[in-house]
Amino acid sequence: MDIKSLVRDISDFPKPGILFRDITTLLRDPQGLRYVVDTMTEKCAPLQPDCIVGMESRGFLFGVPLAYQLGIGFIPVRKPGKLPAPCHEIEYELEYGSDRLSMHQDAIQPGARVLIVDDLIATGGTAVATVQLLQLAQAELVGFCFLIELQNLNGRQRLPNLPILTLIEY
Ligand SMILES: Nc1ncnc2c1ncn2[C@@H]1O[C@H](COP(=O)(O)O)[C@@H](O)[C@H]1O
Ligand SMILES: O=P(O)(O)OP(=O)(O)O
Repeated sequence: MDIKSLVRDISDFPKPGILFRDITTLLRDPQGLRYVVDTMTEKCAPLQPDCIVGMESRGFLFGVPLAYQLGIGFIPVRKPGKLPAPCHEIEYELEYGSDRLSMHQDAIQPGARVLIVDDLIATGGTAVATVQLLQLAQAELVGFCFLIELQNLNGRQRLPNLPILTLIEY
């Protein structure tokens, strides 16, 4: 299935010079959505994660259905001030700015096998910050799954030497 054609390109959003890859057009397509979740499930199942960690907010859109399909739990990584219990927190950089990410300190059992899921990897800053959160939680990272990879930004080179599963590349 040509899922790339379901992603809409928006120039100069959210800042001049950024080509935004809009996944809302894929999410609203029933066949496209099913294909993406089923393909992620097939690709990720062999990694045998105990849980999925997804980043706010578009990481939730794929992380939760993938966790459901795999029969495992989902843990949200959120922007600061959103999670109610004590959190680990890490500063990170985006393709278009910087921010902080947080995760509940008690969300993951030490040694749990964790798969990181997000909609897109650009510079890799968000994923690197999430890796650092998982290190604070003493989790065992088993790999990454991104719907989209922006290859020219070399984000994967900043990640640890683990499986990096992607469905669409630009
Ligand atoms: N060009 C982009 N289109 C849509 N979303 C993007 C884009 N660049 C970054 N994002 C969002 O930011 C993070 C990944 O950025 P990193 O630079 O890899 O930290 C991801 O959650 C995207 O939703
Ligand atoms: O749009 P979101 O919430 O996925 O955030 P970001 O652009 O920081 O990935």
